[in-house]
Amino acid sequence: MGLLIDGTWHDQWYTSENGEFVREHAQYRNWVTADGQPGLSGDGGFAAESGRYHLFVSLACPWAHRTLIFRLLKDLEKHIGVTVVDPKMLKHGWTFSEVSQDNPIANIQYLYQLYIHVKPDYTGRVTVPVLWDKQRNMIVSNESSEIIRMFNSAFDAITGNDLDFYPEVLRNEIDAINEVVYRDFNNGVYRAGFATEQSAYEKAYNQVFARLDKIDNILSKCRYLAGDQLTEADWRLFTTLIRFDSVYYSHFKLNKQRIEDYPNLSNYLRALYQMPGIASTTNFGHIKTHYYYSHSMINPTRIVPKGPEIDYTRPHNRG
Ligand SMILES: N[C@@H](CCC(=O)N[C@@H](CS)C(=O)NCC(=O)O)C(=O)O
Repeated sequence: MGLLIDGTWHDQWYTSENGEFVREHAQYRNWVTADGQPGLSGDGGFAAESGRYHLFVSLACPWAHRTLIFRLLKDLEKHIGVTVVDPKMLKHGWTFSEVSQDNPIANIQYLYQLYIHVKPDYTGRVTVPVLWDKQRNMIVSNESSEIIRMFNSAFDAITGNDLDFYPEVLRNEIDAINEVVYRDFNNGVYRAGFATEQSAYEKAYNQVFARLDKIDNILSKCRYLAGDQLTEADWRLFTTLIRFDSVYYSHFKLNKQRIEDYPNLSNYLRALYQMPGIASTTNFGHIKTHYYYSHSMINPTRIVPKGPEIDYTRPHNRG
């Protein structure tokens, strides 16, 4: 695990402020749009086209998982290729274990090489997901929350799929849910797991479980987070929920209770998992191997636990 400083790779763990993990902002923020006009940030010139864009993901990563789910839900699999990195993120960071024919750049072994291909003096962390433009040979975006918005609508004319997970009328509500779910849960689990001081860990732990209690309560009254309709907010929650009992509960010391122990959340999680295709985007082998093996600072023996044995395909009560 490491980062690039002026284009040179350094193998180094996260730095923290008062024992608190602080996530770096993504640096590539261009948008693919239907007609190539600029999006909410960055430059224009990234028109939606079949076969032009490629995703680099880790199947372990909850942020990358969002993009795979949207690629599936929006019928983009034929139009956007994928390269999956090795689950073990070791001293060179994310690594390509096999040479994939789909990989748009020949002969690269490490994800950081893609970052310096675009910007030889890049400084920052090298993260997945990455949305790559094969035509212009550059990174469009490395921010998952924006990649899923692009996937939600930019390619609709190509795919004919106009399912909308960010509908105009629910946008304010979805944005408000995303903000607190990101702060307390999606990123909260990392703030607990990567804390290097007791107080930072306990603060994050309390936030995680307070948020889970609130969400479980919402789900006792509503089918989905924003009401009756399945939205982006649910998928953003899902990718952290599905990793919780296998990894965050033990590896990140979030052991107050499991998602399985929440009456509404556990059923909701199974309902989402059982939606067509979603199980195929979820790889518990990569998830467990990545966290337990790569974070030797947290788990120096690198032993990957065998359990838990949870059957996410068993029935749920969510209609
Ligand atoms: N803001 C980014 C965060 C992505 C991110 O942090 N990905 C993790 C994997 S789960 C990563 O690649 N970490 C490598 C590192 O920080 O060195 C997004 O949501 O796309």
